[in-house]
Amino acid sequence: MNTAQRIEPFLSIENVSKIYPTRKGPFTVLEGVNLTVDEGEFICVIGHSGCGKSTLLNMVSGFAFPTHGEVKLEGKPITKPGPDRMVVFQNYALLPWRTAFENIYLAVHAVHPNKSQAEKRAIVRDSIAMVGLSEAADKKPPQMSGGMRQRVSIARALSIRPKVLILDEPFGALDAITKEELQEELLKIWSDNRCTVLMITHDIDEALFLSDKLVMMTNGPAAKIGEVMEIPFPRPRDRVQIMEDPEYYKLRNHALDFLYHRFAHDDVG
Ligand SMILES: Nc1ncnc2c1ncn2[C@@H]1O[C@H](COP(=O)(O)OP(=O)(O)OP(=O)(O)O)[C@@H](O)[C@H]1O
Repeated sequence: MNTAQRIEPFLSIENVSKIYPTRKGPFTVLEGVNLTVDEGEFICVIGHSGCGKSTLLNMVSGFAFPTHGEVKLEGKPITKPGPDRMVVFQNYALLPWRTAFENIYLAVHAVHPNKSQAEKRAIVRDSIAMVGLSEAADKKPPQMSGGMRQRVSIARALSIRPKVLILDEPFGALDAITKEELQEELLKIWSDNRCTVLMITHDIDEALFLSDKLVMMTNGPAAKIGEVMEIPFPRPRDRVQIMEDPEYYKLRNHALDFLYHRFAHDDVG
């Protein structure tokens, strides 16, 4: 093959296995995982609890490393966390004694220490406006609702302008209405910014509404990617419209069958 003609995928997970040493001996969480992601794609990852979804995305964020195989971004192996890959967690991970503005400012300052204070403040203001929280910029996390806290976490991640936004079950703790609002906002932010998104969810409807591809993982130990389902609905997406599409139920049933029949878990339905 002519190597000069080979085009590297934007993000690639190549034959990755992860083995944790435990007191009972080596524990293989993931085995032979392969995935390529195009720039700007929105990927959701679904699978039963404990199958290794966070472990997989931690190897993209650079908090964990494969035992075998490689994870590469733009052709370069990921060796550590970096501002090109920002993570949003379910529990927000905000400093409770700092305001929303300050929480985001600290992140911007950590990545751009040489920018002027005025520039950094402008970035923070833009990021807060992006998630519709300008009015609450001076509130501290304990004075905010869960939805507001998650908006701040998303704004903080986006303020760094990452190439890859990694979301680990970001809406899992929110009520249904707030969750739908934040899904809509996330889609808008993604279509305005076009960063690549990798998001763990337990919610098939959320994945069908948001993603271009749904990565379905088999059960652990030694979990792998069982199937990658393309989600073909045109964008911008309208929740009501896609739920009226018969294709929606075909895809939904396929994913449900994967999770609850083909790879049913002992402790779920
Ligand atoms: N540092 C570690 N040492 C040993 N085992 C670990 C370690 N981190 C995770 N595990 C185990 O690896 C498996 C996968 O964990 P992981 O958190 O990646 O799963 P998950 O699919 O994200 O789960 P959930 O949906 O419940 O968040 C679990 O059995 C977990 O106990």
